[in-house]
Amino acid sequence: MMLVTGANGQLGSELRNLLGASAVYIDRETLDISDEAAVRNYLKNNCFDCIINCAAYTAVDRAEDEPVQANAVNHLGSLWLAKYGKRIIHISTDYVFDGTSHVPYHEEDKTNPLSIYGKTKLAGEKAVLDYAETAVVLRTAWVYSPYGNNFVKNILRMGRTRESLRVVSDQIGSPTSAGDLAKSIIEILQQMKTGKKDVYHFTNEGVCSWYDLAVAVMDLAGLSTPVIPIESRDFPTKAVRPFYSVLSKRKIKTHYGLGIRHWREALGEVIKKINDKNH
Ligand SMILES: NC(=O)C1=CN([C@@H]2O[C@H](COP(=O)(O)OP(=O)(O)OC[C@H]3O[C@@H](n4cnc5c(N)ncnc54)[C@H](OP(=O)(O)O)[C@@H]3O)[C@@H](O)[C@H]2O)C=CC1
Ligand SMILES: Cc1cn([C@H]2C[C@H](O)[C@@H](COP(=O)(O)OP(=O)(O)O[C@H]3O[C@@H](C)C(=O)[C@@H](O)[C@H]3O)O2)c(=O)[nH]c1=O
Repeated sequence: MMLVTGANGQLGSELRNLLGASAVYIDRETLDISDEAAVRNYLKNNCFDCIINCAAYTAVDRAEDEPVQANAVNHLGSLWLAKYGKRIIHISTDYVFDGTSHVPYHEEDKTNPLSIYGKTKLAGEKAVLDYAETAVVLRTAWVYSPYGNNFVKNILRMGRTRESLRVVSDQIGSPTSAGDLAKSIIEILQQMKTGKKDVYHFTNEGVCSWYDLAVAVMDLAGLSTPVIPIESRDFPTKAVRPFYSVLSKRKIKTHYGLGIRHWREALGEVIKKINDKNH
């Protein structure tokens, strides 16, 4: 039996769709992962083959004002799960990199997070690798889905209500469907080797800017709201984001034999699901 934390979030919801009755799904109400005693007791009383840790503090800008809270979840929560759970798939982020590269980041490349969110996620990765007996740390990026809060849903909403949108075109990355990410996790689960601890990257194929992504969202949703490309300095945010955070997927494709589709194909499918849900 698997344990999925953060079960009501984007990735947790997609995992529930795929894993069904073969996992137990918990959110903060059942178990606050930042509470060491609660995690220890819960994992002492319930035995799981593997924990898939999708719980996280993901509000990137708010984390700048709440570093303690973000650290409690992203760093310490991950540590407790790894320490008391032993076998874990832990999700991390492209924001552990500073974005100064011009070629896709490999797993062993130097990290240098620019934001509190990125720093606390990096601390979580390290804790998982230190404390778990068996671990896969899976970094991903720019995740969206029909569930929860994400850039794609925000852009869709704004596209329907505003006359035009302004979106940064100087931050480059790879959008990732939470559903495709969930499928890659199932593949990893089936092949995980006891006693091994390793880091992998997974996103959908292809690269784009947030502006390109917003344009694609409008296009695929059949909306004609103009999207205006702007520079990051014209869209000030509390947290600094990397200008370039493309992740190389060579390792996960080689080790796990994954086939990964282009972000635009995945996006079309998700936008259709979001529209079907709204009608
Ligand atoms: N979203 C993205 O673009 C990206 C996400 N990631 C990583 O992928 C993983 C999944 O992200 P995603 O599904 O988008 O995240 P979501 O924000 O959609 O879901 C996270 C879930 O974690 C729960 N949670 C927060 N704090 C706690 C806590 N103390 N104890 C238990 N549960 C808690 C939240 O519950 P509540 O709603 O009650 O707060 C929420 O349901 C995370 O590790 C994230 O860092 C990586 C790259 C990109
Ligand atoms: C909504 C909006 C955002 N932006 C900019 C702000 C920012 O620089 C960029 C991305 O916007 P967001 O703040 O929605 O996305 P952000 O919260 O930074 O997304 C990140 O979330 C965390 C959890 C991750 O791990 C990352 O991989 C990444 O997905 O787009 C615009 O230019 N115009 C807009 O209308």
